[in-house]
Amino acid sequence: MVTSPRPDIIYTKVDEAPELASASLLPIIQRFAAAAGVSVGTKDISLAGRILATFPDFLTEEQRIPDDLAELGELVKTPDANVIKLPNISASVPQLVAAIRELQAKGFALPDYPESPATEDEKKIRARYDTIKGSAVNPVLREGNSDRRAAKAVKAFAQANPHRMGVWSADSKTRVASMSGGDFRSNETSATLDKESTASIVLETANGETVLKDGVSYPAGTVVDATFMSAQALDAFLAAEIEKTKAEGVLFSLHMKATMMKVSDPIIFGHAVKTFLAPVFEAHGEAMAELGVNPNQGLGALLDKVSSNAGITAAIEACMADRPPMYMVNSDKGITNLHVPSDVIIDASMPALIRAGGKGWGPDGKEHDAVCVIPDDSYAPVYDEAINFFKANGKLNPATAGTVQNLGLMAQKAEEYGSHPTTFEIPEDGTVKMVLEDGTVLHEHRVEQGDIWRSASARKAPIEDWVNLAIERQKTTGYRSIFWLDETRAHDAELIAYVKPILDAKGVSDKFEIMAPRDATRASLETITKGENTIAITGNVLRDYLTDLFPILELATSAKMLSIVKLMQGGGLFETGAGGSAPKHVQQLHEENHLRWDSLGEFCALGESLKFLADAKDNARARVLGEAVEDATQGVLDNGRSPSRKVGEPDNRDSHYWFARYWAEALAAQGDDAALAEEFTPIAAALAENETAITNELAAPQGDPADTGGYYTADPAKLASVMRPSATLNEIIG
Ligand SMILES: NC(=O)C1=CN([C@@H]2O[C@H](COP(=O)(O)OP(=O)(O)OC[C@H]3O[C@@H](n4cnc5c(N)ncnc54)[C@H](OP(=O)(O)O)[C@@H]3O)[C@@H](O)[C@H]2O)C=CC1
Ligand SMILES: O=C(O)CCC(=O)C(=O)O
Ligand SMILES: [Mg+2]
Repeated sequence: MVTSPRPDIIYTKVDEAPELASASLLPIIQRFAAAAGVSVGTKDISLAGRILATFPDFLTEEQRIPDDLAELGELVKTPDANVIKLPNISASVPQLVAAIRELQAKGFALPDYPESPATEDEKKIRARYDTIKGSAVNPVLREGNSDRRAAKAVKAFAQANPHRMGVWSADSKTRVASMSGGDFRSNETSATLDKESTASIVLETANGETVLKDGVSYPAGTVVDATFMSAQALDAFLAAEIEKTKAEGVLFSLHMKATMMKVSDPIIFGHAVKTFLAPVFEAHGEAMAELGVNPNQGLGALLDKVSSNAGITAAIEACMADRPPMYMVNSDKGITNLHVPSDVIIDASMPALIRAGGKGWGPDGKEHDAVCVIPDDSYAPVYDEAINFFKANGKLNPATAGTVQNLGLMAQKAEEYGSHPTTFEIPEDGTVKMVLEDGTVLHEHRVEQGDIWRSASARKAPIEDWVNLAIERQKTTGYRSIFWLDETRAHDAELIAYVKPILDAKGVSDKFEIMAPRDATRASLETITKGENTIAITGNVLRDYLTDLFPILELATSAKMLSIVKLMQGGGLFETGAGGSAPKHVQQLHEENHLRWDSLGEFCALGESLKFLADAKDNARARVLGEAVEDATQGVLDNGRSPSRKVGEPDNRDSHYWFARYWAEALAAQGDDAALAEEFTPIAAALAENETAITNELAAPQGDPADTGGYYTADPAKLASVMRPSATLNEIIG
């Protein structure tokens, strides 16, 4: 067998809008890179690809595909990694089930997703599917800490062309509601291990001891936390907030991260569904269970399951009529906040609401104030404080606002985002103990049935790397630098015990502040309001939340962010933007053949990846290509070539034409590499001469429905015909 050498750069195959965009952009990238002898290959980390790679035994020989994620997971632990990572779906159960159905309909004999596995076989299949569920890709690839910021050109562009911001009024009724006790924040205990150890997690009850998890192992210096959310406290809180929301006459909304927190958050979401429909569950609970209802999968799946039972559907209608109106995902289609656990994802949803002046869409298709329920109080204060700030000071002005950069502790499954293997819904009242190999009981909690107990950890090497990255960034920029750590929270206190000595040892303690998330939010908003800049040095969850929140306020979207993961073994992972895969954009393309996805994140990542290749492999031509990418990106911004949101106006494909043109022009104009200049001079000329033909050909198909041959997996020929409709451009690109 001949194995081809690994490509210089790996570009990931993903899902939804970014994958549609890749069908148009990647051929351009591959053509331009090839001219400089740089190879760009692909690896499939899409949801559909992950499913097929996990079930080879159900597929024919021809249908089988390799496990690209496993391969990439190894690659990122080597200095050779140079990966451009686009956003991919982190699937909730309804999305996973839909993807399986689509693949089955295409002739892949995959097993159904066993919703309530009974036999051993079903349990095994369920366990295999569960490895694909939720955020199954990012934690595998993120072997480094996170550096997210707006490139200078991008920030300057946003200041010169400020986007529309919703108006905040001082009497807005919008507010954040979170628990005042019984939540993860208040039950947390934390300890730093002085030596390496394995640990087991056991539940002791009146009926004996159950091992929940055995053999977890931690290197010396790991910060290990444990905590739980009380189910009773959660239900009481949700019931009270539903009543209060109704009295306040605003929308009820719930903001969770059911994708990355794939074990805990769907359960919390299920509590909200059950509490919202409490009278229905009281009257018809047994019948609903018999119909296979699982509230954790949302109201959408619930309504499907009970659709044939008129008694239950009538009870649901009556109950909903008596509840506060719900914040809607799609009011035209009647899709509520509680329909699908992954429709409303806190990092994107809260900033969108804050940017809109505290407004969400109601069932009447109009904007209203909303109560934003975020049960756990660990990070809710960030949004609460932001809302208070804008109520008091009015909306942010993107024309004059400074920027908040982020350095996030992320490597090696840091903190809550790595906690799903050690998260449990407690089956019976008792005591959970986390016991080290020498018998030490590290953590101990009294729990009740239904409580959600979890342990999270952060390792020493990533923590030290993160503090050092912060020191470097502060030195390079001189910006106000804040560690978002709360000395009164157990986990944060352990981190502070790492941070302070390192800052002291390096003699830079006076350059850094340490503040609890609420205070840091206020300080950061005050700083950027003055037009100054700040660095938010945060844990993993706030990395995620803040790199949507501030970009959405400053730049209108997090899609334009530079998002670099400095892999701890020396490689580079270049994420594109800080947002997701924009399902709404796919819907628009399918309905009216307009793709509003902005590939600026891809452009920025490509430039960084080429420059990294130049440095790592001493590849001068890669540097020329990378510098030309920066010129091209600047060209797209300066000349307003980003996609429009509206059908009939230039879209994603048009912006790629301009990117290719500016890239070719920059390569033709540069003097560092004569051969490249010579090769790209005629290409640049052809792209310019044929501008009218190309832009007309790109615009022509807009308005009619587009068929890409599938949602989770496209038909390559159909996809190419939709995304590359200009024969003239295709001919020039070759
Ligand atoms: N790195 C990753 O792999 C990530 C993956 N995800 C996954 O993405 C999916 C959707 O997540 P969701 O929370 O809805 O967030 P998204 O970021 O996908 O969408 C929120 C909104 O942001 C805007 N947006 C995002 N990216 C772009 C872009 N490139 N160009 C223009 N607008 C953009 C769109 O606004 P508008 O509709 O107004 O145009 C979009 O509807 C989920 O499956 C989630 O798990 C989420 C975050 C990161
Ligand atoms: O992995 C995911 O599910 C989402 C990741 C995310 O939101 C982020 O990194 O900003
Ligand atoms: Mg995010």
